[in-house]
Amino acid sequence: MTAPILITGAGQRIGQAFARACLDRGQPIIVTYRTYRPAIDALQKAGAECLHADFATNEGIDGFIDALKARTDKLRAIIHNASDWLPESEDSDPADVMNAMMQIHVMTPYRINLACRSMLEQGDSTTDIIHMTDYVVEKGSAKHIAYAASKAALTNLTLSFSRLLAPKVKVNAVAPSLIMFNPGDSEAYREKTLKKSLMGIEPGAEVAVATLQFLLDNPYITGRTLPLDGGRHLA
Ligand SMILES: NC(=O)C1=CN([C@@H]2O[C@H](COP(=O)(O)OP(=O)(O)OC[C@H]3O[C@@H](n4cnc5c(N)ncnc54)[C@H](OP(=O)(O)O)[C@@H]3O)[C@@H](O)[C@H]2O)C=CC1
Ligand SMILES: Nc1nc2c(c(=O)[nH]1)N=C([C@H](O)[C@@H](O)CO)CN2
Repeated sequence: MTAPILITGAGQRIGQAFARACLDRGQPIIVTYRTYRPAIDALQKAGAECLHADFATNEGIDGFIDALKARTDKLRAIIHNASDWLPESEDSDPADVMNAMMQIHVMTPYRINLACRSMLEQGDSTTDIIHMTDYVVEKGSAKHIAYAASKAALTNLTLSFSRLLAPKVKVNAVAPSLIMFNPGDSEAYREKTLKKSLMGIEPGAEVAVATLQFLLDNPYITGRTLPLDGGRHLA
């Protein structure tokens, strides 16, 4: 029986797209969601194990870990996809923003990776951890300061866990820039954002799905961040 891949935050967008791609390939998955949507039922019907989890508190993380351990004792991979893209704003306390960003992008992967180490070390073949970071790690962000800092910390976790878990477990990151807009994004924002990369397109989740699968299939990449940014660094 193939060990499952754990995908966090698979209720929508990139996480959901990768979950569907795994199921289409016959790869067992366990997914987390925070907000119930009909898409969760659809994933369940297609064979996914769907676990509710809110990683905003350490109790929420640890409760999820207990629920995961009750379902499996081995994992093929962990995809840390769950994320909030919180900006700084007049009506939010910067401390709350920083704490929330560090909780979801750093504390959550940190605690889950340590708790699930033995699940990844079962069996004979190499396994994977993949962190979803962000292009802004390279450049910073004037409007998402805490978010960018937390993704930079997640990038460093990639290095440390790669050292800790090699050679049994490969640990890598994918650093996207624009992959898909959000429904509320204005035309002006969309136009401005598309101009920020050389490719000038909104590629859609499939490019992230292909990159994740590439890392899972490659036996020799670890401790690396794959940029997925349409040449934004040269625009
Ligand atoms: N989309 C893009 O263009 C880009 C994406 N990325 C990164 O790629 C990854 C996927 O992006 P995208 O699909 O847009 O992500 P989303 O913004 O759709 O977030 C993914 C999921 O994270 C879950 N989540 C957020 N906070 C929590 C929490 N406290 N506990 C549990 N789950 C939580 C949400 O769950 P729910 O909906 O169930 O509440 C959400 O569905 C993210 O890490 C993102 O930072 C980076 C650059 C660009
Ligand atoms: N959790 C999320 N992180 C990010 C998102 C998102 O929708 N959810 N979106 C972006 C933008 O697409 C940005 O890359 C381009 O403006 C960044 N992170």
